[in-house]
Amino acid sequence: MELSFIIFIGLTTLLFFLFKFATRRKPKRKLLPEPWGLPIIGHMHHLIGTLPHHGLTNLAKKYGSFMHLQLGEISTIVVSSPKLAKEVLTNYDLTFADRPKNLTAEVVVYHSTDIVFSPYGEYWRQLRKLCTIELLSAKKVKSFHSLREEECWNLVQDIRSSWSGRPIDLSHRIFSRIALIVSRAAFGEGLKDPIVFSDLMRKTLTEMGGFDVADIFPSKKFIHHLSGKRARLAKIHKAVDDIVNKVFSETLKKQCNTSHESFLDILLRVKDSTEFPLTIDNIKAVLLDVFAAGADTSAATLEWALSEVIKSPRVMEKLQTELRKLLNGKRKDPRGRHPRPRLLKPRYDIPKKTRLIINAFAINRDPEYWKDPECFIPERFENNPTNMVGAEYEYLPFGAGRRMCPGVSLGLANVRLPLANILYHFNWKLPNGEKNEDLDMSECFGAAVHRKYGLVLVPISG
Ligand code: HEM
Repeated sequence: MELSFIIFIGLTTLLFFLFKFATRRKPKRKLLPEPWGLPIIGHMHHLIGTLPHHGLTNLAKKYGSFMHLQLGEISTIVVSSPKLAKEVLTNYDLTFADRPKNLTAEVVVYHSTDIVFSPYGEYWRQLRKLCTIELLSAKKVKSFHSLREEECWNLVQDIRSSWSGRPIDLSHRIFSRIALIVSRAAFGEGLKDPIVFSDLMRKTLTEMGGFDVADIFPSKKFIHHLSGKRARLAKIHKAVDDIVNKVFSETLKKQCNTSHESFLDILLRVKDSTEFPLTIDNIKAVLLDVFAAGADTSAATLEWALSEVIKSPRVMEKLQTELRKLLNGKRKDPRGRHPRPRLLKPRYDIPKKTRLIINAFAINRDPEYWKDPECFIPERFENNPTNMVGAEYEYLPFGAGRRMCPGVSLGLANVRLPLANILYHFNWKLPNGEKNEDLDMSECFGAAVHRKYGLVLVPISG
């Protein structure tokens, strides 16, 4: 985004001065507060050089928790308070349940026929129903338990085998292991290199960020080509499609074991049913969601949860003592909690074509609802029945309303077990004698927010 964007801004600013006196527009009636804007790019320059969720949060501090932004061609409303999020997501959920067109989803995700990007309507409803009764049902999530245990055990062995007092890149190990767990749930044993596939999905998610030139000028097709985005996306799509085609042909040759159905087995089984007729491309799109929406989010949540725990020796010691007392030599699935949300996917429309962004990052830190919002205090959830949607919408790690995440149970299960294993079996310290409290928490942006620098730590005996 950066270089092409800076050139683009330079050109538009120049154009602005050239056309400033030639074209005079009548001032528009501003219905909502907004920052000062430039012609063509609107308010986009306010988000340059900052991560979008921080940029939007800073703007909200100045212009309020209900503000308007013109991002290129896109008129956008940004909601940054629990109260307004509740209002919008309960009273106007239907109005906002649609998704805007997204170039990445169009090119990579089979013309947006997945769950995340399909428009609100019958097809989307059918996919959500399929999630509820088949793919992401409690029974199905439970059926993956032994798979999760096996992969967690492999993760522990993997860390043990590299146990030499030297630092290890825990982020890399977490991402690989979550990719394996998700790959086995999605494709059975069919995907030969889950890490490569997962990397492709990560690239896709980075392209999906939604704030680069091609995204804010959806109607200007030449920009999609000039910026190189369309070509990049086509390349990713080809690589993804080749891999998925191989898995499909292998799977179709085999007799499916119905007691251990993967998501692919299930989708092939229901493909021709009259209730859920799906094309092969529809199935591929849904499986990409499982990776894109299911793996990256879980891995990022796990990575941030661990970062917070490690940065706070008090919490780490408390958690480890609890875990070790509770498990007493056994391996089980204890709970961990501190998901790391960001911006919920844009939805539309009031007035027509206006997008809505719920800034969950700002909402989950609203000082009116949270004491010391920037501090990691897991005890704030003790004896407090805050659900995955806070009663006042002050806690939205999985979104809310019709478009809320359908993978909550699977996501939590995929985060909790590895987190517990990593903390149960090992103690952790920072390399080079650095204090745990000094752990760098810089972020970088994709569809999920990741650590900017990998979590490099030294495992010590637990
Ligand atoms: C800790 C892990 C996870 C987190 C934090 C998370 C979070 C979210 C969030 C914030 C949304 C957007 C809701 C909105 O736009 O209002 C979402 C949507 C979605 N998530 Fe998750 N998710 C996780 C795991 C999963 C898993 C494991 C799956 C499936 C295998 C999944 C599938 C989806 C899908 C398909 C959507 C789009 C729903 C729709 O548009 O109808 N997620 N998730």
